[in-house]
Amino acid sequence: MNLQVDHLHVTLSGTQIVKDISLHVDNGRFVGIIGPNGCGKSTLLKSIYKVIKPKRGSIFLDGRDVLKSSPKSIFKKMGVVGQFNDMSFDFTVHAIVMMGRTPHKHIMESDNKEDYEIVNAALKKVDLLTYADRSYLTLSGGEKQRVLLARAIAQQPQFLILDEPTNHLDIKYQLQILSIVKSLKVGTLAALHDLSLAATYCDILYVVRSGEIVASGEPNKVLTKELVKDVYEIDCEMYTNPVTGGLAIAYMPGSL
Ligand SMILES: Nc1ncnc2c1ncn2[C@@H]1O[C@H](COP(=O)(O)OP(=O)(O)OP(=O)(O)O)[C@@H](O)[C@H]1O
Repeated sequence: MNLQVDHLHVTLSGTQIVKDISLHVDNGRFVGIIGPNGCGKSTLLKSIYKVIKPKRGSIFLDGRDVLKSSPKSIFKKMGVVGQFNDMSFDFTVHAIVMMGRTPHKHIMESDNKEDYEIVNAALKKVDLLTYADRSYLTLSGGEKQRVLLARAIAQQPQFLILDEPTNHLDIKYQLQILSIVKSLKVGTLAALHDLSLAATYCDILYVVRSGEIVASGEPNKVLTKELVKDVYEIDCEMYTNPVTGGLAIAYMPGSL
């Protein structure tokens, strides 16, 4: 599935947060949104997954008008892992992942054998099968994050939105989560903070500053030391990692 966002404007409490953003995600591509704290990444993603109503603009998922479609019809196709996932009520890990099946079911339809198999496969994928009966609220931040990815996987989405999916995760699980997402081979739009991970995993990057896109394209073309200085106000050097052959970044904290 592809996503097309055109001329999106979002205003919150009288302040324009997202300013005329247009972007595109092709089917099967992993597209990253990077930019400093408070630049509007989450607000942009929340408008795409229908939590915030944009003031102007359009959002189409495979030709379907997201703004005019019911949440259920969109969430049959779109999985979301949001940034803040605290819950007031406690559920087991299994019950939370089972919630991923909801958009595919009728009201009052009970969970069937296939749902159980899908949920178990999703838990296995994120290494949490043995956590099925644990209470969600007792999990660590990283474990919660992996449960929520499992819920999105159980949804069997054809498009994924991730808001800082590697938050709370140690390096093993940062790499694991991004590799799992990549292996799903569905269109993905993800806000990311770690520029090296973004360079490694993303096919295309959009760079946001103060609610506007200031650069976009393949990571090795977009991520330059001039851009990092301009957007993040820090000096760095870009080089080719001699082990992986990928783009690597050395930050110069002395420049602050
Ligand atoms: N309901 C609101 N009313 C007013 N301003 C808001 C509201 N929600 C968010 N903002 C502001 O909008 C701006 C963008 O916030 P957003 O969470 O989209 O940024 P972000 O790029 O995701 O940041 P971070 O990297 O820190 O998660 C921030 O300055 C934030 O304070």
